[in-house]
Amino acid sequence: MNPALAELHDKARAVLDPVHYDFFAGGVGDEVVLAENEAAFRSLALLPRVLRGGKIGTDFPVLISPTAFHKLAHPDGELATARAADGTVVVSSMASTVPIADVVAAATGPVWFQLYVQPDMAVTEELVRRAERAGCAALVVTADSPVFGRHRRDIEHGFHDLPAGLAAENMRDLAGVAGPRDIAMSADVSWEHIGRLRGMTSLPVWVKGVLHPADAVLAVEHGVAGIVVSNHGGRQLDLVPASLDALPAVADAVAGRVPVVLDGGVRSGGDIAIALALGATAVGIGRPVLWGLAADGEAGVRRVLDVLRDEFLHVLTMCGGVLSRDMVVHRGFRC
Ligand SMILES: Cc1cc2nc3c(=O)[nH]c(=O)nc-3n(C[C@H](O)[C@H](O)[C@H](O)COP(=O)(O)O)c2cc1C
Ligand SMILES: O=C(O)C(=O)c1ccccc1
Repeated sequence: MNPALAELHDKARAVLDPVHYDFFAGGVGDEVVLAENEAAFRSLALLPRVLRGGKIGTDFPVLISPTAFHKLAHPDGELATARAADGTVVVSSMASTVPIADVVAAATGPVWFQLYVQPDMAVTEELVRRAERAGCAALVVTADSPVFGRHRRDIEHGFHDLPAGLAAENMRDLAGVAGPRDIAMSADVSWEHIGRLRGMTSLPVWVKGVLHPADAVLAVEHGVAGIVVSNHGGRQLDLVPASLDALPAVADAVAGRVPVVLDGGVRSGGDIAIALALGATAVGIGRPVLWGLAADGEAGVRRVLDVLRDEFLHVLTMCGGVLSRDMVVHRGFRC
C-alpha cells in the first residue's frame, strides 16, 4: 500500500476509541467478504498497452462512498469530508452526524444523498425534500440492507448507539420517527419504491448494493440513473463475492446504458485502474476516507484523494492511457 495511506490508517487506529475504530473497520460475520474485497484486486494483474503516444486524460473517476457517523472519526465530521472533496462527488450518508444542508453548504462540488427507504413513505418523502432543499444533485438508494448487518465487533463491544451529543441529524423532527437515532432498514422495500421515488423527485435516482446481473437489468428497466456494484464493504452478508468479482457480469448486463460504480476494497490508484478495466465507470472509496478523516480531519481526507489521484494517473500513463477488459489477467496466468 502507498505509505502515506498506510500511515493515515495507522494514525487513525492510534487516535480512535477502539470501539469506534472497530465500527469503521469491521465487517459482518467472519469478515470473509471484508478481506476478500481487497484480496480480489491483489489476485489480478494488468497487461499494459505500449507505445501509444499522446496525452493522457486527467479525469479522476472517484466518488466518496456514503459512510455513517463521521463525527465519531473527527469533531468536524462530514463538514471536513465535504470540504476536502473539492469537486469529487460526496455521497453523503443518511446517517450523517451533520445535517445534509450543512454538508452541501460546506462542499464546493456535488453532494449526493444516500437514502435508506423508510417503511413510512411520508418519512421517506420528507428526507427526499430535505435532500432537494439542501441542493443535492442525486439520490442513492441503498438496496443491500433489508436488515442491519450483524457486525461481530460491535456486538462484542456492546456498541449499538452513538455517544451523547451525536445523532443522525437528518432524522430529527420527522413525524412518526422516534428520534434522531432511529434509522429503519426494511425488508419491504421493493423495485416499486424506486418507481415511487422517481415519481416524487426530479433528482436522478441511483441504486447502490447490486451484485446480481439480473438486478442490474431490473435497475435499468426501473429508470435508475446509475448503479453502484457494492457489498457494503463486507458489512451486510458474509456469503457474497468480492464486489470486484461481481463487476464484470453486471457491466455486461448493463451494457453501457447507465454508469456503473464499483465500491469495496479500493485502496490504490492501481485498484481504480483494475476496476475501470473490468467495466466500472468510477469507483467509490469508503474506509480510506474515514482513516484520513480520523488521522487529520479535512487535510487527511484531502491527502487520501490526492494520493489516489496521483497513483491513478501514474498507472494510467503506464498503461498507455487505456483500460479495457482484455488487459486484465489472473496472477499466475500462463499462456
Ligand atoms: C463505517 C461504515 C459505515 C457505512 N455506512 C453506510 C451508510 O450509511 N450507507 C450506505 O449505503 N453504505 C454505508 N457503508 C458502505 C459504504 O458506502 C461502502 O459501500 C463501503 O464502505 C465500500 O467499501 P470500502 O470501505 O472497502 O471502500 C458504510 C461503510 C462503513 C465502513
Ligand atoms: O454501518 C453501516 O454499514 C451502515 O450502513 C449504517 C447505517 C445506518 C446507521 C449506521 C450505520
